[in-house]
Amino acid sequence: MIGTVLIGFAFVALWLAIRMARIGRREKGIPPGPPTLPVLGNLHMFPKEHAHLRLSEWAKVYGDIYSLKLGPGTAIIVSSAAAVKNLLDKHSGTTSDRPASHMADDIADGLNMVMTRYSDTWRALRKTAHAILTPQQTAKHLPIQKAEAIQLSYDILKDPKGFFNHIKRYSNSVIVSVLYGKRCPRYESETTTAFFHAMHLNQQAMAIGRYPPVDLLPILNYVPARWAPWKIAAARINRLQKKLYLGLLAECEERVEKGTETGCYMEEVVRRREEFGLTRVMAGYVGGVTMEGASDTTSFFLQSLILAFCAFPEAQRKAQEEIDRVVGKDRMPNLDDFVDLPYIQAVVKETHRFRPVAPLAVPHASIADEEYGGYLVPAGSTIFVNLWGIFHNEEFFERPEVFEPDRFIRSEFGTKPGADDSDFRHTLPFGCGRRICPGMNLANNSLMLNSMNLIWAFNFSPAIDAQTGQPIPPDTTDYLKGMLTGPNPFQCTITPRSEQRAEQIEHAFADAVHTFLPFEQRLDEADRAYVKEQRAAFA
Ligand code: HEM
Repeated sequence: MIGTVLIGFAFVALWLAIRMARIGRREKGIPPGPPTLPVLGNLHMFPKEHAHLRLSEWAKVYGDIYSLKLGPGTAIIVSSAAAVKNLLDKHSGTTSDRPASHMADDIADGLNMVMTRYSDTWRALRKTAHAILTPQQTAKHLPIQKAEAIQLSYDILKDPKGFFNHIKRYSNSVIVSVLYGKRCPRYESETTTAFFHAMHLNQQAMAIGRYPPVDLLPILNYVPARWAPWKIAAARINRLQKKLYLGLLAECEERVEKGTETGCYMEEVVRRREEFGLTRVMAGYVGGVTMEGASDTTSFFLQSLILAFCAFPEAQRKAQEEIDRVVGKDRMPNLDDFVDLPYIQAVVKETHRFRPVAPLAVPHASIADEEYGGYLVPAGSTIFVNLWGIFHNEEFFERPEVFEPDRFIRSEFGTKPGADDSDFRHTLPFGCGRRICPGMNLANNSLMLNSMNLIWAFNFSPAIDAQTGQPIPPDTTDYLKGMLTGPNPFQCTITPRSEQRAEQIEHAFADAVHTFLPFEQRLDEADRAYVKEQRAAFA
């Protein structure tokens, strides 16, 4: 009897050992990739920081589609426009899921549209975002976007050293204004501070390696909250987000009820909440997550543009020459000018290429087996869209580490002669398939308006070392860690291009007051005092 039990145990142990040994091993038919270790697969080598750089190095070895085994799971890395088109755009019905993220779900009750699985909840959130972010709806908000862009130039004129935070304020105030009908006139405004605080904690909590990998070891979910620091962090961020997002929603609800609407996006969401199939908390998160999606992205782009101008003065010179020729010095640029500024259009495209804000987009996941390039992409794979690898591939882009807008003058997608660019599209920096960025119309208006204003108004050059008197060479590789990335704060010399241009910015800012006023009805005391003092200067 004992012998039979022992033999039984031996068989079970052997079976378990065989199963364990298979974990981490690359299955037959899936794309190639770096050698694996038992159980871990490639987990031990997955980069914790700036993952796009290492993933792009591996793309040179293993091709435009390769795999990494992350324990029992599979990650597929897609590094060509052709693979994005064929796997993610054309088959978006099966490749638009997101990988499971317990942390994201705990933080936002599973209601963060960016991270939500491909589900009815996501569909309801996404449908709402689509309805409010159409080109027509977005056009309605141009006046406040334009006025905020003028304030950005004004803020930089008055305080060039603080340009980094002025840009952050701009991007946050635009989205808070269009969503909630209330602006943030200074970086220290309560909404801006509360928002960036919660966002910063969120980014920290989501960083790879910060907390134990609950998604790989779901058993960790059973650890009681008092011994699980990740649960404590998630609960704290959840409280902060709800306070902010539902508080801002409540202001819109009140206006809708009293008939004192401002015409902002979230008032429409309040009115049509049932039609969109949203609970009140879902409506709060539509607004909050749209604010998250809009704030860092826009500011990272503009900060990268300034850094590129410091490092590549020839591009700046050509852009200034063009805007002087087309717009002249007697007025600030308008959105309508953009179509007549091919070099500045190329500057915007080159900034997206040179330093994509989301170098790996946001990871997708597959819900059914797919096939690409003769390889199997198994259901349940995480799919990394390697935008960095696509835009820095030397087979397509000459000297990819050089900021050279002219490449987009020479060819539509900036690719080198002979390269087949038939699978490229200009919206690639905004992702793909059904998950493509729903905010790109609003984003594009911000990028166009501010690129033109900054080029028209200022000279950007490297900061001068106070001790040596020499320029400090800009470091175009010193970037933040994270899914979204922009330059770490850097010093830069910013001067107005002429006294006349400085005066025009002041006049434009004074004129913008009429556009600002409807968005300043609910400012708190401190913001009111700030605005009053700021305007006293030109009263
Ligand atoms: C420079 C500006 C921007 C860039 C480069 C950018 C880029 C991206 C990328 C790459 C994605 C992931 C797409 C994918 O998974 O394939 C994304 C998603 C998203 N973006 Fe943007 N974005 C920008 C601005 C904005 C703005 C202004 C908003 C809001 C008004 C916004 C809201 C969102 C949302 C809500 C998602 C999640 C969509 C979903 O998962 O269904 N983004 N964005």
